[in-house]
Amino acid sequence: MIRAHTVEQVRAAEETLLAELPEGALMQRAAHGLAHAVLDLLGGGYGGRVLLLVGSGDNGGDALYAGAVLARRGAYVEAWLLAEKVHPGGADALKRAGGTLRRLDTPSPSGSGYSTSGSARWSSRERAQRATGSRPRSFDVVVDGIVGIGGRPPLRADAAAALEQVAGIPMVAVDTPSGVDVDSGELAGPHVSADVTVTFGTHKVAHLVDPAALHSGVVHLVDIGLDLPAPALEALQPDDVAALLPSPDPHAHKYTRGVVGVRAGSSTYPGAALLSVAGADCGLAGMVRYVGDPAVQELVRAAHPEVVGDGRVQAWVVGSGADDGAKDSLRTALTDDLPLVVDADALAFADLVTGLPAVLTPHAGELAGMLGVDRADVEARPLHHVREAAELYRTTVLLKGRHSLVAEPGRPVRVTTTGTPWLATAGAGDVLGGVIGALLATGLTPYDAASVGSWLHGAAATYASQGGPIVAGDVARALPVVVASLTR
Ligand SMILES: NC(=O)C1=CN([C@@H]2O[C@H](COP(=O)(O)OP(=O)(O)OC[C@H]3O[C@@H](n4cnc5c(N)ncnc54)[C@H](O)[C@@H]3O)[C@@H](O)[C@H]2O)[C@@H](O)CC1
Ligand SMILES: [K+]
Repeated sequence: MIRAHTVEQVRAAEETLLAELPEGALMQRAAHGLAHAVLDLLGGGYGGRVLLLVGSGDNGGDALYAGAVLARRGAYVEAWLLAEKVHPGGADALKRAGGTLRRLDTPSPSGSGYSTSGSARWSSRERAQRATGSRPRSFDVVVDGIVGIGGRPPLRADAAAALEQVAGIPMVAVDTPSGVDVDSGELAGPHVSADVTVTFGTHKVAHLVDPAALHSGVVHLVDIGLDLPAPALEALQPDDVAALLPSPDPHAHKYTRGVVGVRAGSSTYPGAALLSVAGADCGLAGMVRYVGDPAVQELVRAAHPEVVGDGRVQAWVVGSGADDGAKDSLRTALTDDLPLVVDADALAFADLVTGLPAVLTPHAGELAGMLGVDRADVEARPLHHVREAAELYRTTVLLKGRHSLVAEPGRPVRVTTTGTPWLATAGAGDVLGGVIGALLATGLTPYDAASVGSWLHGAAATYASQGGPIVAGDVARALPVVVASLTR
């Protein structure tokens, strides 16, 4: 499991550890982890050219100490100091190791060298340009030590101007990409877009939640020995999914394995029925029932001969392509008093499932409609909105997106990190609803069914895609292969 904690949780854990360790030990752990990640990227230190962007806090301290390690390994290391005061121990260490320090908050007469005097009279951009005695493009990697968990967006003008100077050079962020909101994953103005983020102790929310996650690159976690409480966020890994997946016991029969019922599609949208059933019929449940328009039922039977009609089920999937029939389908399904997936057209009636065991599966536009906000606002603040919806409906909400989020009151939000952009294809959501329904029928809780289903759906898309285009049916067909890869 990947876990992410809030800044407050990290600060509390660090405080405990700091009291136990010799002064500076924690920062040394962080800096060595950072330096080794940069060395990996460079393929060794000798001959490498490294630029450090250094802010006023301990994030800058990490960068400076790591820079000292890199300089001792033979790299040319230059630090642009973005504040009048930077971590003194780190600055001394870099100087002693032969690094070059340039101050960006005050102009130096020569425009190069480490200046300690002068007044800031130039624009941020002029200062950044003037300080670049070495041409920024000649660096192999930039280390972003501007701000970490102590930063509050938006970035200050000097930092933003320095970032403009180094655009296009591979970027390693220290702890978090500077300029993102660490606890919400939201953006506010200029920010670092990292290729790699080296973080310490635990993941932070911004590494997993979009839009900030998109700018974190590959996240490398350095263990610094923090003892942490329950996380704010978690992301299932293959082992976690394998442990949660149902597997048939030796005496299983189709009813004991779980029966999932699908009430989806309509004469206007028969495809939604076929794809919801395709997801439900991935083999995880013992049997699939389809209930709907007779003509659509025929199509379903032709495509999936093993699917049967109405009868007892353990979970329902309702809403996709249901058109005008969504409300009736939902009401009828609710009379069975069973867990259910509420998708697409049925989401307009989500208040009917308030406080019941259900999985609501909106995309950003649908969630915006449910909460009475703009779609753009949901996309800019997905974590905030999915949590709000979970509280409002007192049930499980899966907000679909690049990194889908599963929220339930009182539980860590689960983030799905599997998937491929090729999954943004018509009908993919119908397949997802079906898989989650199948998992509910096998007895998983709505929270586990939603997060495991979302993980499998993303993994199946990646497997089917192999880097190329796919359609929703491909995802459904790949599901058994992905399940097999986890269970054998
Ligand atoms: N506390 C610890 O024990 C450890 C901390 N570590 C590092 O320390 C970092 C936290 O250090 P700090 O608490 O000093 O905080 P940061 O270094 O993250 O940032 C605080 C500083 O940034 C400035 N700042 C805030 N918002 C800004 C903005 N929008 N634009 C430009 N500057 C801004 C503030 O004036 C302040 O001086 C972590 O992210 C991590 O990198 C690591 O060394 C591991 C151990
Ligand atoms: K940073």
